[in-house]
Amino acid sequence: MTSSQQAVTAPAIRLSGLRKSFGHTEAVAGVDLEIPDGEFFSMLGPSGSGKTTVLRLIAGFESPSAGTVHLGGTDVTRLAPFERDVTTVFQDYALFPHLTVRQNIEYGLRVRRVPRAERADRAGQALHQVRLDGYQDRRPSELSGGQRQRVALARALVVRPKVLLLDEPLGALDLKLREQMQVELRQIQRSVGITFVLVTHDQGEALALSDRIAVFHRGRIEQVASPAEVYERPATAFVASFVGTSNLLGEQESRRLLGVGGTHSIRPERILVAPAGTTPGAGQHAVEGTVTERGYLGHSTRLLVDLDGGGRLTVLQPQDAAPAEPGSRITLLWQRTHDYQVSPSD
Ligand SMILES: Nc1ncnc2c1ncn2[C@@H]1O[C@H](COP(=O)(O)OP(=O)(O)OP(=O)(O)O)[C@@H](O)[C@H]1O
Repeated sequence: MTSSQQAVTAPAIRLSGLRKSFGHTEAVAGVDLEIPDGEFFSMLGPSGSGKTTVLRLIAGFESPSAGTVHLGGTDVTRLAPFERDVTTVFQDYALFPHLTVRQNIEYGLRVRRVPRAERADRAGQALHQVRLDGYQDRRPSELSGGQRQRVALARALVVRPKVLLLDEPLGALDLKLREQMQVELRQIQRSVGITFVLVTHDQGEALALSDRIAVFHRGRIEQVASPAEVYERPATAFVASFVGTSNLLGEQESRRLLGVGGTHSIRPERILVAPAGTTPGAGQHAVEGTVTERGYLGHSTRLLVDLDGGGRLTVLQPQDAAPAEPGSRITLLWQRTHDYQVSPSD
């Protein structure tokens, strides 16, 4: 293959057999991953699962104990961060407090010795991309949290990297602003068209923003798939419980309730509540039980139901469903296609 063909067909990022140990801690325990050009990709997982370390390995802030990092088909494993065509946006923004917004944005271009006129031009464009026209002469202390985050984004975009790495970029923002910035982040990614890789421990954020998600657990990826697939078809018990809420049925419960072995996941909103003694329709499972708790969640009601013969299921009922009071006897029904077999996680 020629180098120009390679540039066309190679993924933006390819990680092969990637490992990283810090002393006795294996932070990254064998990661293989390909991220195509132009994708909004999220690395999701609990604290300590290794996602930040993978991001730092892509950026070049860490070097792997084993494995390789390819960017656009080129092996960059041994290259320094400034030799890689990526930029990183950190949670704490890392803006220079004594520089104006425009000087902050131009900083990366100055370092790269871009001429003054072009610098001004590109900084203006980047400000426009993040909807901060008119703010160029302010200092970071004169901006809100969301505006500072947008300056940090503009500063990263202005150098026109192939890949933008985002390390919990919205972590410092309150919930409302965070949701607003999620929408903006997605819009900015669409308009610039480059690959975004977002590290987050917030499953709602990963589901709402991403083309695809990698779910990390103990230094490994348990599943890489679209948000809908990760939610509807979790590959492992860990993914089922970390992304959204799930009822997990172990081997014995699966045998008793479903008549098959293995571990199964059922989403609480897939379970219907019917009067006690209801016979299941075609393709449905039915179990009898007693409501033990009922909690109002605004958009829905959560029921905890103790099953006859042992075990408990969580059910989410829409607000317009007939109320089921604690102590009442009910039948729970769900389509057989909605109990989904998952691999057990350690
Ligand atoms: N520089 C370091 N020195 C020693 N141990 C480290 C270092 N960086 C990370 N670790 C360890 O590696 C593991 C993975 O850390 P990492 O930061 O990648 O996880 P994470 O999923 O990003 O978590 P968080 O969301 O809390 O940042 C953790 O056990 C962490 O303590």
